[in-house]
Formats: sequence, structure tokens, C-alpha cells
Amino acid sequence: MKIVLIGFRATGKTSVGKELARRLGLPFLDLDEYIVNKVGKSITEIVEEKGWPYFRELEKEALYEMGQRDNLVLALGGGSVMHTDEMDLIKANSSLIWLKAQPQVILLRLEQDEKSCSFRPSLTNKSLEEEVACILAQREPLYQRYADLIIETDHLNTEEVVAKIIEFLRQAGVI
Ligand SMILES: Nc1ncnc2c1ncn2[C@@H]1O[C@H](COP(=O)(O)OP(=O)(O)O)[C@@H](O)[C@H]1O
Ligand SMILES: O=C(O)C1=C[C@@H](OP(=O)(O)O)[C@@H](O)[C@H](O)C1
Ligand SMILES: [Mg+2]
Repeated sequence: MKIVLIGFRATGKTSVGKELARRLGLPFLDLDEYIVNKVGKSITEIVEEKGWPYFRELEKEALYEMGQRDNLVLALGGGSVMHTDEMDLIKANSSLIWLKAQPQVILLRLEQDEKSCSFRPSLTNKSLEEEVACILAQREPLYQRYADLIIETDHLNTEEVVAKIIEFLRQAGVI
């Protein structure tokens, strides 16, 4: 059983993934934390030193490795869905959950999360507000393409999101 969380930055993939794994008694892996531990540098350091294309190569490689793994809950980074070959492999043997949030909610969570500084360097030269609108629009078709279940998280806390995922997995006969 492999449960994979996708969605834009700050929609709750990492927090929900940890709690879901605890509830299901499965190991949890966060793709960004995996990359950071492997390289020994924060995402912000990686991007400042070598640029976004280099981070995307590391992400693609890590995603491919996760395609080979089973029995885990996996939280991806917001941009992981751009690696379509690796995502197609993951899609073949996983339940994929798309966590959604409205742009205003994403902005608020991004600004309040202490990890934004080291895990979420700017993706564009735009203002944060413009960046969220623009990158969300680009990526939504990809999130849609891979999702088995879509959850609107604006008015739900982490436990409520986890409960919805567990209910879906039960109904689908996955657990
Ligand atoms: N459902 C939620 N309601 C309120 N805040 C949330 C929710 N999910 C996540 N957060 C908060 O948003 C921030 C980003 O969450 P995180 O799990 O790191 O998201 P992601 O991994 O998708 O970027 C954190 O500060 C987290 O506590
Ligand atoms: O949206 C993106 O391109 C990114 C999202 C981040 O992960 P979260 O979605 O967990 O914030 C992290 O992978 C990196 O900063 C790139
Ligand atoms: Mg995350």
C-alpha cells in the first residue's frame, strides 16, 4: 500500500502525511526532507547555490526512487507533479490524494509557516501573491491528472483531512 499526497505549497501534504502514516501504522517519507538529508543542505541553499533546475534533477531522482518503494505514506513537494514520467510510475501503484486550498489560504499559511524560509525559496521574480496565482494555474491540470481523491482543506484541520482520506481508503478497499 502506498499513499501519496500531492498539491501546491502549504496545502498540508507534510503535516497530513505524518498524521496519516501514524494512523495507518505505516512509515512516512517527505520527499523534500529526503532530498535535504541526502544532500546535507536546505532547499534554499541548494537553489541559491545551483538554481532551480538542479533542485528539479534531485527531485526527479528521489521521485524515481520512491516509485520503487511500497508500504509507505509519501508527501511530495508542490512541484513534483512536473516529473510526469516518474509520476506515471507512482500512479500505477499508489492512491494519490490532492490537497487543495484557495490562494488566500495558501498565502496565509506560507507567511505563517516558519519552515517557508528554508524549504520554500521564491519560484519566480513575481510578488508572492502573483507567484501563487500563476504557478497554481500552471500546475492545476497536473494535480487533476494524478488525483484519485481531491480534498478542499480551507475549512478543515489536519485531523479532519486525515479522517477524509481514511474514509476514502476504506471505501476504495485499500485498507
Ligand atoms: N488544514 C490545515 N489548516 C490549517 N493550517 C494548516 C493545515 N494544513 C497545513 N497547515 C499549516 O500550513 C503550513 C504548511 O503545511 P505543510 O504541511 O508544510 O504543507 P505542504 O507540505 O503542503 O507545503 C504549516 O504551518 C501547517 O501547520
Ligand atoms: O512548489 C514547489 O515547486 C516546491 C514546493 C516545496 O514543497 P512543499 O509543497 O511541501 O511546500 C519544495 O519542494 C520546494 O520549495 C519546491
Ligand atoms: Mg511539504
